[in-house]
Amino acid sequence: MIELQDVVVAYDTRVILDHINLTIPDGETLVILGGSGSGKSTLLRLLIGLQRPTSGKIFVDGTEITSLNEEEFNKVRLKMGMVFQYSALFDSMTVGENVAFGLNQHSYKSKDEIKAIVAERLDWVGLGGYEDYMPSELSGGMKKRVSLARAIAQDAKFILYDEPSSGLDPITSGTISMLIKGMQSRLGCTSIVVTHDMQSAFYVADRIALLDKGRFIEVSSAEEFKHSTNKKVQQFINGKAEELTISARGV
Ligand SMILES: Nc1ncnc2c1ncn2[C@@H]1O[C@H](COP(=O)(O)OP(=O)(O)OP(=O)(O)O)[C@@H](O)[C@H]1O
Repeated sequence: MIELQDVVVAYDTRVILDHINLTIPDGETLVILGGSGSGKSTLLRLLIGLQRPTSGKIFVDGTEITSLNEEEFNKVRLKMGMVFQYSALFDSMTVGENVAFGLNQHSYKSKDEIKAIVAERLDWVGLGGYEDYMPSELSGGMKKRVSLARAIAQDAKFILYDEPSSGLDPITSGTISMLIKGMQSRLGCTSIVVTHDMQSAFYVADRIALLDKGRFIEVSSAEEFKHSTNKKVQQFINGKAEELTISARGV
């Protein structure tokens, strides 16, 4: 379970996340929506420890992570896989080396075991046999799939996706959405998906949360979200997100 308690992120007087409270139960796929600059990526960065909140607490599996040192946090990070917006593959490494990266760094598995895991994970994302390709030889959608294979290489319990369908055509986006859903049922993991893609959001989400002015103005099941009477939710669904202000107080 992930729990955010009264989390604030502020840059000087500019408040990006304004006393956020949220509980994400195990096994849930939560989609986070919000206008550009509303703090979605900031939220993901908090969860993987790339940033600390100005105040508030964050619990991952019962461990309060904001006060951990780097070494302690690395243990928590092993439970997390992140699929970055631009895939963030190492261009000088093969696909196989990219997927194996975390395993080589943090596990005590033999070379043969790692090779078998890499082959299996690539197979799961439909890229079986691509170990020796270089990232430059892959399409954007394939890179995203390699990034997903890397995120799940260590049996992550929590998978965080930062705009997994950005820059992809609708069909490839659909494939990525299917993979997100597939990983959830295969691994029973908890997924947090930041996206602007409403079709994908409704397809993958158990719950959807909408960030506006530094707060969640709606957190509800995908079905309830679709039929919400909140004007801003409907504006967002219908592509009129411009009325959602970019950030919170102090701007
Ligand atoms: N180091 C920083 N210093 C000052 N402001 C920052 C810093 N990092 C982020 N911000 C501000 O925080 C706000 C939230 O940024 P964030 O990247 O989380 O937004 P986002 O919702 O993911 O946006 P997008 O959908 O465009 O990716 C933005 O207004 C950004 O300018």
